[in-house]
Amino acid sequence: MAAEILDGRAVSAKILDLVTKDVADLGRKPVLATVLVGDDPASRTYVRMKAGRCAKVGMESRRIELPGQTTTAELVARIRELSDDPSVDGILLQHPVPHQIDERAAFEAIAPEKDVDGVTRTSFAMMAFDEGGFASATPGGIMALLDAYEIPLSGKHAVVVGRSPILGKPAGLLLLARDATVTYCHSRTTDLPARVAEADILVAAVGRPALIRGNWIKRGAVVIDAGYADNTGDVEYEAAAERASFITPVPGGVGPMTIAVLLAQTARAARQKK
Ligand SMILES: Nc1nc(=O)c2c([nH]1)NC[C@@H]1CN(c3ccc(C(=O)N[C@@H](CCC(=O)O)C(=O)O)cc3)C=[N+]21
Repeated sequence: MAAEILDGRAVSAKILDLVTKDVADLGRKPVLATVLVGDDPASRTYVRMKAGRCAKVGMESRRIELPGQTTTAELVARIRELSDDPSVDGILLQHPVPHQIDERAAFEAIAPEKDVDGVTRTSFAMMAFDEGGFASATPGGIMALLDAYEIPLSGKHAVVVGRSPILGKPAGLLLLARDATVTYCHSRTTDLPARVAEADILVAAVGRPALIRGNWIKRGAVVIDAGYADNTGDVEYEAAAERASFITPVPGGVGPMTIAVLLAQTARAARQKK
């Protein structure tokens, strides 16, 4: 039995077609400001990809690049300027930021109505209380991908490996909101293989290539791999695909969905501002 592929490239392309129409209807170009601190090559690549995808759907991206030695105060001030700038619709601060910066403080400088990447505590709380708001981009992309394949979630045991504030933790809450029974695993979890083996739906969100072995996966499970370290997933793909019913490839799975959600939410921010 080989798993069916959850094709994030195809699903994201459909979403971006709809976004392109939305943008055309709006009659002006939404503006997404991307903020990159330091010169990590992988982060630079992701920001460049996001900017490229903006152009494709008729949006403008404004790339702000700050030196690696930037202080929290300087970054917060720059993000506040963008929050106050009426020509900016959405703001993305690329994670991670250099260690001297208080990333949470920097995220909180994003005006909630421009938080199209869903990283502020306002967005988190709205998500947790089912009040709409902007989803954290990667968890939002995961849910959109599950829904595109009409994968049932209610009553299923979802196991989320990873508890970071913009990925694992919100992913679990979104699954909970859809009536999944959710288990979080993390660095202090004992017997990770046993927890993974209980998953009907597995979300891997750690950033450690091949941490999750294929033979841990329950037969018929749905495997969502949100790992992207070195462009490699957290799940040992080939072996997992032999047991899973559905699986996301890396690349071509969660990554493109993340960008699609970011741009869809930027279009929505622009529409709501009008
Ligand atoms: N504030 C913030 N929000 C983010 O959403 C965010 C972030 N920081 N920091 C970094 C991670 C990573 N991330 C990816 C997005 C797209 C791909 C993606 O599309 N990857 C392609 C392959 C990339 C390639 O071809 O080089 C794919 O999976 O098919 C990957 C990773 C967003 N992130």
